[in-house]
Amino acid sequence: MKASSPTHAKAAALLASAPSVPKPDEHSTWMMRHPSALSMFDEITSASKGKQIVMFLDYDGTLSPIVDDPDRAFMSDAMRDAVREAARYFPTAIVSGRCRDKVYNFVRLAELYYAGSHGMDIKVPAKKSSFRKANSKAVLFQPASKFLPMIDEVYKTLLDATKSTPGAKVENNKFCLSVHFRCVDEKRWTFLADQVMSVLMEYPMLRLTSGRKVLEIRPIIKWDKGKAMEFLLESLGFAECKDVLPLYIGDDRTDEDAFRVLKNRGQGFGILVSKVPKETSASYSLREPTEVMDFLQRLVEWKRLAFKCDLSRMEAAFAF
Ligand SMILES: O=P(O)(O)OC[C@H]1O[C@H](O[C@H]2O[C@H](CO)[C@@H](O)[C@H](O)[C@H]2O)[C@H](O)[C@@H](O)[C@@H]1O
Repeated sequence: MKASSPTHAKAAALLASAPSVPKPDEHSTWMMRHPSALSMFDEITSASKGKQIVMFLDYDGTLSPIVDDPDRAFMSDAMRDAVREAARYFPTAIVSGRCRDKVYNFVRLAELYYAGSHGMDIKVPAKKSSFRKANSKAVLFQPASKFLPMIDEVYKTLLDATKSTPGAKVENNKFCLSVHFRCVDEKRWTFLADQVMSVLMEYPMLRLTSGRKVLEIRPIIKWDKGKAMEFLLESLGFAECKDVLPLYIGDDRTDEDAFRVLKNRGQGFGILVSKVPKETSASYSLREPTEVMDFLQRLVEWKRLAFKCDLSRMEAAFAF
């Protein structure tokens, strides 16, 4: 592929995802527009008065730190405890680009709801948590199932096409694929993206996007993490509900679809996990997964306290 070809230019644009180092004033201006969810904790909890908080959590870069090997992106036990506790008080869903089984194997909490493959593989078990009605049916929603044979074929082709690039890794996420270049020499990034794009030229029903040092291949259907979040809210019985406050925490471009939905609905808050300023539709920010853990722990403490206060008020009322 020639360096001046249109696909080459597109490859370069896709790879230009790394934000440049911000100037100090740029960072503070950004923080004013997207303040820390920890420092705005009281505002967030006041907005939830009389409402059920529903928690949506991305996995990589949100619950687990970014690491070189995608197969070793484990979450800490402390983070697992924080998510488990949060799920006792708030319906909690994991919304990930990963294949649903794989993200479940990392999280290992059966009481949560899972949406894998960027929301294209949603499973809501029959009645797993106290938040669902006793007679709720299990829901399995896979809007891209007809693409499975195509995705498998492209997976094999990409394995072959990228094997000459040291460090490249192709991950099969069932309804979508990831081509990782975190461990590829930067000089070879454009060549790798060109290779991926040449494969995709044969598949107009698939599209290419980029995330954190990863190229993502997925069906062109109009479905994303935002739609998955809305679908989950509906399945959990919160459709058209005014007394619900969805909180979505994520770090990547694909999470922006969910942030945008919340912004347009004027309901709930998007929280972007990032240390550097990024264009985002999220309301708030957190710097890294450890801050996500702090935020979840504070929410649980706040809810426990509120619960205790309600209980003492009821006891006091009965005493008379
Ligand atoms: O929606 P997510 O749960 O955030 O999934 C997005 C992609 O995450 C994974 O890749 C990212 O994390 C890896 C492990 O830390 C890292 O090596 C890689 O560079 C990141 O892009 C996952 O492996 C991908 O399949 C997901 O699409």
